[in-house]
Amino acid sequence: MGEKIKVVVTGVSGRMGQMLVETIAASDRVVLSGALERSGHGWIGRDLGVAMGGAETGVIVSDTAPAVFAKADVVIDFTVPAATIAFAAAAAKAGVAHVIGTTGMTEEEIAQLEGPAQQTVIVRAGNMSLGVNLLVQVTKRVAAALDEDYDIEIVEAHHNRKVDAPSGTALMLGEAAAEGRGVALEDVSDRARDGITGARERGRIGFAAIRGGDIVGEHDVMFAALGERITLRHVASDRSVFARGALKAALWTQGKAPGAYDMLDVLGLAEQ
Ligand SMILES: NC(=O)C1=CN([C@@H]2O[C@H](COP(=O)(O)OP(=O)(O)OC[C@H]3O[C@@H](n4cnc5c(N)ncnc54)[C@H](OP(=O)(O)O)[C@@H]3O)[C@@H](O)[C@H]2O)C=CC1
Ligand SMILES: O=C(O)C1=N[C@H](C(=O)O)C[C@H](O)C1
Repeated sequence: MGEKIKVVVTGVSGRMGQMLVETIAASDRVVLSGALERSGHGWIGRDLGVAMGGAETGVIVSDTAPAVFAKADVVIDFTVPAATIAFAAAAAKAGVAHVIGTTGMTEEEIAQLEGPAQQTVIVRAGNMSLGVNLLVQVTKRVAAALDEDYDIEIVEAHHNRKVDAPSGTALMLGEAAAEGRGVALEDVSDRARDGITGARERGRIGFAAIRGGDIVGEHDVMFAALGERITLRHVASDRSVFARGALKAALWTQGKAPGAYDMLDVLGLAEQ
């Protein structure tokens, strides 16, 4: 067994941050070398294990990315768009790979990752699970096989703390459906319906978002026509599926050339 890959987790007190810490602790291929939270957070300066309610780990939670990145091989980042952009610049400067799970980024924010991706490896995906990434490929193929007699609707459900809609996964599935149909998603997407909307327009791709309780993440892609309906569904029942995917991505980055990649690259599902 070679040396362990040194991983930093950002947003370490968050739902995904804590799940990542547990997943890293259970792995014999990676080690947690640093943990970041936003300035002013109550965990800054504390031992991470103790802050999480367990035993000491020797990792002190910090708000200073450059110093923490300097001692790492890869950063795993599930935070908020503004923080992710700042982390991308710092990771590129430090020469460490950056695995991004953060969703809700605008096109302008995504464009700000292009510079850092010229200097380091960036893997970004709205969903790190194998199942969803397979569903992306299947959605593209089904959309390519069916014509516009089949109305495409994407329905997602998440917990009541989620701040962005549609989910990153729903947008990935929408992009795949649009690509399968040979259209640009931005030209055909219907993201809000309220009041007298008029009848559904042929060829549109609709999105609907449900928020409630502790739902981890559920996505349906519906192809509805006269007399029949196909529904492709993914249900995540445990956040560990995203953390394991992120760890797989972190390991995959090692030795790769700088560039912008996604989970299809990591999982070997990208079409040539
Ligand atoms: N790609 C995927 O597979 C998945 C993606 N996600 C996405 O990951 C993101 C996080 O989700 P989740 O863990 O549920 O959200 P949480 O709100 O639980 O966690 C986000 C964490 O980031 C922290 N944070 C905010 N700003 C900074 C900063 N500048 N520096 C360091 N930390 C910061 C927050 O701190 P504070 O709360 O104090 O502000 C919080 O602890 C979301 O965009 C979500 O959609 C989630 C699951 C899977
Ligand atoms: O915020 C979440 O929780 C999740 N976010 C991702 C998304 O926006 O699709 C992935 C997963 O569904 C959980």
